[in-house]
Amino acid sequence: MERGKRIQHILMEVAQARERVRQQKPLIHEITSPVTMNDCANITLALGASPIMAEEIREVADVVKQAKALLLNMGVLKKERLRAMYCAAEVAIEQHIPIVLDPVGVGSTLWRTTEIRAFLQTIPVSIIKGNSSELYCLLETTHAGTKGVDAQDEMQLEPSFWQDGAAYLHATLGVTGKNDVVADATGAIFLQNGCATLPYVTGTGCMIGALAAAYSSVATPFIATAAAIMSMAIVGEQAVGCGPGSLHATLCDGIYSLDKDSFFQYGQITTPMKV
Ligand SMILES: Nc1ncnc2c1ncn2[C@@H]1O[C@H](COP(=O)(O)OP(=O)(O)OP(=O)(O)O)[C@@H](O)[C@H]1O
Ligand SMILES: Cc1ncsc1CCO
Repeated sequence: MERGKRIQHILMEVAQARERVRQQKPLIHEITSPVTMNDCANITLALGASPIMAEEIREVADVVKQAKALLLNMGVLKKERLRAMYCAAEVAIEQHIPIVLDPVGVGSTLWRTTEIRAFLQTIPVSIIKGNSSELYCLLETTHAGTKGVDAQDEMQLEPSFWQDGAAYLHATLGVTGKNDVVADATGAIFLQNGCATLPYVTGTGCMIGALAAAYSSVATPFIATAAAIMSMAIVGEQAVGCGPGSLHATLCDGIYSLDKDSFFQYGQITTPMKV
């Protein structure tokens, strides 16, 4: 498809996904870190979906059976929660519902890196959403490279690197940072919205994961990932001038008000000349 037409087509599908979430109010099962559990629940509600947070191993299977998508956020990872994630993921696979993985902080310690890599070798996920340091770590062989949970200096990697990475991991990748990228095995796009204050609010990436899970219940993994990143980045851009505290609240208000026209009006997508 010609590049301009492809971008219009993506914007149209993203806009449709936004409408569908409002109409269908899908139930989304989210297992997240305690740092951002409340943020993920609220942003899911603001989008128009319905979150349920459950991580007790004796009930996760029953919760997944009712859900339309599963979010697994590996922040503050611990053994018990990881066991619950395996259990939830196995049921999600049986139920044919999409799994979104947020490998928070992968690369920061050997234990976390080993566990997250092992998880990905066992569980097929639809979407992996992470900052550029986290996703780079999943595609290299050493575990060093991520400091804490935030992206390090912006990585200028070719889109073909992420496209090959998506093929290798058998998932759509949502790579966030100053320049956001969405890639699957067939291609990659750049998303150019955002604001420099977003990294000063913890959990903006985690909330993108929650949005991706909600969108994935009504759209393809590629469109769901693009919709999630664009939603957060457009709303962040419109909140320019806010400090971190007011930005946090404004993001939730912005997602609530975001409608299909916002994507056509403000969405900045580019496609590489050659992937
Ligand atoms: N320097 C920047 N300029 C503009 N937008 C940015 C910048 N850095 C990040 N963003 C935006 O912030 C959002 C979150 O991305 P980021 O990579 O900071 O997530 P994260 O590190 O996973 O967050 P967290 O771990 O706190 O949940 C994205 O929408 C991205 O576009
Ligand atoms: C700060 C922090 N530490 C573990 S998870 C988390 C939230 C951002 O991912």
